[in-house]
Amino acid sequence: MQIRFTKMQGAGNDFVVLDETRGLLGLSPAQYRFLADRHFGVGADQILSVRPAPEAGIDFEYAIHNADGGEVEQCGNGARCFARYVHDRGLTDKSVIRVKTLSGVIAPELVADGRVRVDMGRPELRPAQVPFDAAGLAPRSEGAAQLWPLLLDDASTQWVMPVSMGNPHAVLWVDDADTAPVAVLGPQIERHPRFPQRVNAGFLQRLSRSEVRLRVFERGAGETLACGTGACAAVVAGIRQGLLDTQVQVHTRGGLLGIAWSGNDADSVFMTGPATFVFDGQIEIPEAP
Ligand SMILES: N[C@@H](CCC[C@H](N)C(=O)O)C(=O)O
Repeated sequence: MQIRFTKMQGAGNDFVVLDETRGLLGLSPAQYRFLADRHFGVGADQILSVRPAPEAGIDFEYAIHNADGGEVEQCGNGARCFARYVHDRGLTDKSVIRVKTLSGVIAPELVADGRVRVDMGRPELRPAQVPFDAAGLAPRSEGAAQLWPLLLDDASTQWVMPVSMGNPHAVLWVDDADTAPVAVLGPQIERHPRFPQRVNAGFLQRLSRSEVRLRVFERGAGETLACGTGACAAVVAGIRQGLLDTQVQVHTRGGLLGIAWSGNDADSVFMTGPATFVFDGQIEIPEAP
């Protein structure tokens, strides 16, 4: 089967975008994996499938598949690329776009400086809702937050803060994001049995009350150059611990993301950042196994 696609990136987190507004392609997990493959396919951290609105009051739906083929609930950098795509390709003339994802409705907005601002919804901090299995563990309090001990393969303990932005995150502090052992700890945290749906692992370094550096080992994709929901979760964790202000610049390996949150559970987290077209293409994909 031949399919047309668009390659996009947001702060270096890269996507294959598929237009399914005129009919679903019905791809299998193996076909998503093929598209994401950097040697045999197009290459991407996630595949974004743009679909028609499922109900009134919503403009579109979009599905997110990780490079491993699994469908996931939310993607921050993807939300910005989705909005840029539907607007610039003439699928809508709205500048605030309501879009349904597996975890609910979010509202990206194209702003005057060319970036996209996204109302990412409320963070979820109750461990069981992330989901994180805290049974039998004793948390440590930091500000208004609780950190939980994760026992790793080498018998060391990492203290993490579980946060859901619609998808699960574990945030831990590091002294230096550049030298943090992301490749060693990331896969262990991603598949730690305390996170029954696996987890995105964020390695957060504080530069000041309004500036951090962040690397994320993503569930189903490995380390990416940036993770939008990871940036939201990390800033929420830092604000909750009393270590960050309500507006924070997040330096990732692929670019800068601005995150704002009031610190109040009932309020949305807002993310602002770039969304860029890379190229359009067409590819023959293998039949579904
Ligand atoms: N890159 C994304 C997150 C994509 C999904 C994530 N890997 C998961 O499995 O939850 C972002 O920018 O948020």
